[in-house]
Amino acid sequence: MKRVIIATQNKGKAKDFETLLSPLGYKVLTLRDIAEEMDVEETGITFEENAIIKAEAVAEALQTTVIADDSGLEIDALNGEPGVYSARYAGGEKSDYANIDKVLSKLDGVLDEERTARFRCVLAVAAPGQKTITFSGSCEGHILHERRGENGFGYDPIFFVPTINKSMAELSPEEKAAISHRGNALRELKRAMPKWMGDME
Ligand SMILES: O=c1nc[nH]c2c1ncn2[C@H]1C[C@H](O)[C@@H](COP(=O)(O)OP(=O)(O)OP(=O)(O)O)O1
Ligand SMILES: [Mg+2]
Repeated sequence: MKRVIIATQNKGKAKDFETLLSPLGYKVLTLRDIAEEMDVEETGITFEENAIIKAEAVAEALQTTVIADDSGLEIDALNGEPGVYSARYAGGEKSDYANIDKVLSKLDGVLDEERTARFRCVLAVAAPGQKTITFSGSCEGHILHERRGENGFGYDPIFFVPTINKSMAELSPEEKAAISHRGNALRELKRAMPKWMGDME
């Protein structure tokens, strides 16, 4: 089986990549499988910078090709917050639960039509001694007033997808893969690298 290394510690992302890549015959390996101690500091101020930082550090350490994902939620009424700070928005240890609570309280009193938001994802492909390349994807929606659905991870329970009329956490893994920022970025990657991901939908 073909293998692809995703330079992430995030279990939710890993599942998303498995849904996207296993139908194409790829086994997904993450840092949790092969280099659990690696935690790269995200010092960039854009998704692109952070994706490149993570991909290059891990490609160098493992001396092989890897894909890194930097992603997050941009909320218009909060001037694009939490953005690149999505993972640690509430401060302290990373907590999806606390992050959602912070978003909901900051949006308290903000009307439905002003709760527009999008998920963004930048993927960086790095290989030792080669120029790193990036691909991006987004997914438009708005922020609900309370959590809805049990699937997914991160901000999925409060992100409403108008085209499907469900929250991201109410979608099956396959439904999410078909419309998500991560799916869209990976489809861009496939278009640019058809040999590597030749049979990807
Ligand atoms: O599909 C998604 N559904 C819901 N939430 C999402 C999604 N995609 C990103 N997010 C949120 C989660 C986290 O708060 C942040 C990513 O932060 P980000 O630094 O890229 O990932 P991370 O630190 O969890 O793992 P890692 O850096 O090891 O890949 O955006
Ligand atoms: Mg991170």
